[in-house]
Amino acid sequence: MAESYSSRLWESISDIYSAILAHPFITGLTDGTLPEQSFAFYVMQDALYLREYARALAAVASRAPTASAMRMFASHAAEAIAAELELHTTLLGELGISKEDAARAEPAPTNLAYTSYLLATVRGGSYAEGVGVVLPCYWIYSEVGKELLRLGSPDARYRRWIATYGAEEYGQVVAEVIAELDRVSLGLSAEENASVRRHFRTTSRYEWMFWQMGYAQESWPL
Ligand SMILES: Cc1ncc(CN)c(N)n1
Repeated sequence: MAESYSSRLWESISDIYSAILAHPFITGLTDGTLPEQSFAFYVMQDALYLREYARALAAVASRAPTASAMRMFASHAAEAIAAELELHTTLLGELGISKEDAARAEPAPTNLAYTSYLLATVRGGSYAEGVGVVLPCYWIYSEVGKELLRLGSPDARYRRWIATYGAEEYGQVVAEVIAELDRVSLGLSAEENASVRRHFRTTSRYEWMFWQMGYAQESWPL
């Protein structure tokens, strides 16, 4: 049987995925060496990221060609993100970060660059490009979550984070989006196919960069 569009897309980022699994943020979640401050910084930035990501999903929903795809992306914008934000609120409390401190945080350079790229693509590109650009956020976390679930963690907070993304329910959500990309891929021109692949690779790179941003507690130089 011919390999699916999505399988080939995943293979095209195998170098990035390997680099993600080897990143000290990720290895530190399972061996417990990730500094708490790096994790707290990441969680705070991710809460900001998810607000913009929800906007991106709502934009993809508004351009979906079928009612079922529109419902899927709209419900992810509302519900999947709400579940993740709830996890962040709990984690921030456990990390001793007040709501006021969290509200004062501004997006770090990588966060702003990633969300700006997402929003520009979903607003200016085709529906297929929109699906391709939002997919790494779903897919990479699900794969990382499953991998880390196998390895475990000595830290209860890190275990909770891992359990969210390694969960079967999260995997099912991701599988629906992958299936939608495979459906949409059937009607792509060569040019549009190249754009989808480019966007998918770019946001996969941003996923690596987002962990690096958290690890280094990246700040604006000026
Ligand atoms: C940056 C980022 N990428 C992906 C996810 C998982 N939805 C997330 N919470 N944050």
